[in-house]
Amino acid sequence: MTDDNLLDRALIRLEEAASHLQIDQDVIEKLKYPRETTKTSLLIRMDDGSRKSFLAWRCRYDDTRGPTKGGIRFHPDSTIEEVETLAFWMTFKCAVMNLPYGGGKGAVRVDPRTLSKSELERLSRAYMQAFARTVGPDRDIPAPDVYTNAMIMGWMADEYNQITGSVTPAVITGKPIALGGSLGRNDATARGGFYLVQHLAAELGLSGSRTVAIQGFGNAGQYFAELAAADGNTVVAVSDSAGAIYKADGLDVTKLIAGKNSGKRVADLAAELGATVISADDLIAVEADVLVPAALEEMITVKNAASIKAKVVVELANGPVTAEADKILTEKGVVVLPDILANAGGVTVSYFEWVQNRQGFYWDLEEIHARLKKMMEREGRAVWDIAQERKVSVRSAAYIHALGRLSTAIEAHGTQPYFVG
Ligand SMILES: NC(=O)c1ccc[n+]([C@@H]2O[C@H](COP(=O)([O-])OP(=O)(O)OC[C@H]3O[C@@H](n4cnc5c(N)ncnc54)[C@H](O)[C@@H]3O)[C@@H](O)[C@H]2O)c1
Repeated sequence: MTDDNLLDRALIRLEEAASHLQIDQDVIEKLKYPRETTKTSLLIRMDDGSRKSFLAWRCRYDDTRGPTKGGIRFHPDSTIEEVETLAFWMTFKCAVMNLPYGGGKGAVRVDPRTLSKSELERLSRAYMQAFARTVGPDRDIPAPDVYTNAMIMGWMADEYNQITGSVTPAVITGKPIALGGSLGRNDATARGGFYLVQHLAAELGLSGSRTVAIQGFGNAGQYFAELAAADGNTVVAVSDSAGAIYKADGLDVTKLIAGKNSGKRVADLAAELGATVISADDLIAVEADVLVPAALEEMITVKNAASIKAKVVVELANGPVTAEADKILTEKGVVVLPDILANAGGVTVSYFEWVQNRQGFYWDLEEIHARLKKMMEREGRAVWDIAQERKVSVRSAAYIHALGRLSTAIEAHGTQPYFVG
């Protein structure tokens, strides 16, 4: 995460997709750089009266297809490169799903676990004060990401409303239901990935009950475990930042989630669940049909990709597999359902939230699930078909699918910069 070349490495995927399409070089040039990234320092009062500052960013990577959309991450290792790379991925994710959005992302370099609740609220409000002119329901729409949640989105929405003297719920998504949040947002990322796997199960050789290993047991990982177990699959291994546990005949997911929610780490639950403690690194090498990276970027690299035994990798995390590791997995015949498709359920339900906020009419959970399923299946099928027709990986197909939409939109904007330049 701290490597300066994360964006350069992400752009390899853009160049690769472009090589399959007849695209104007200007389009590629435009997509290689963010439209704008704002950096600031948030100075907040700590509970003991001292003052402390935290670096913060907001990137609007590309807004050709609509207002920029992307989460805000609170993490001690966040960097500008990470923010811009995540915003680049959001640009492609929104295009894959045909959402009327461009891509954005934000972050604060902070370990939120070291802050009290009131310090966290002051920091969240300070973020919105700093970026109130960057965001907006028709400009840039944030959402939660790693170590941010509905409560933080609620504080930020409230701050925006105070600054603008309006009530504008559509400025931010992933809000508490009481403030205009959507039903079904909590598990949307996992559910979208789950619908995708179900839809392509036959093509992926996954008919019948499957075994699943999940790296990262936070929001995305826990909900995926729950959905997979409820569907008759066996969750054999899970990990968090402190370690991993394995049980060949399946972990009790309900107990696991309850234990995690009580503040324990997964390794602390091994005895209670009759599981074996393994190292976090060993999780990706366990015997399982499906491996679900749901932690952070670049966890599967040249160093460990060869050890993967799963048939299918479902990228709920953003960028968990490096380009070099991708090649190894392709050679091994492992199918990777890529992040910009597999974890797009989150931004899709965020889009539903924004639509509901703007129309002032709210859908029930059934309608949210039905709409999400339809969109995951429609775009998942389109991507799968491109992969088969062009004999490329599913990741390349997803980029080709997105880049086709982006280039059509960029070209449709015309050549205005040529005249003003
Ligand atoms: N939540 C969403 O709606 C959403 C949407 C799209 C993509 N994502 C992506 O999914 C990933 C996870 O997001 P989340 O919202 O679930 O975050 P989260 O903070 O709820 O969970 C992250 C989990 O990863 C674990 N982790 C950290 N380092 C690890 C390591 N080295 N090994 C194993 N586990 C490790 C943490 O302990 C935590 O359990 C991120 O890449 C995020 O960008 C999330």
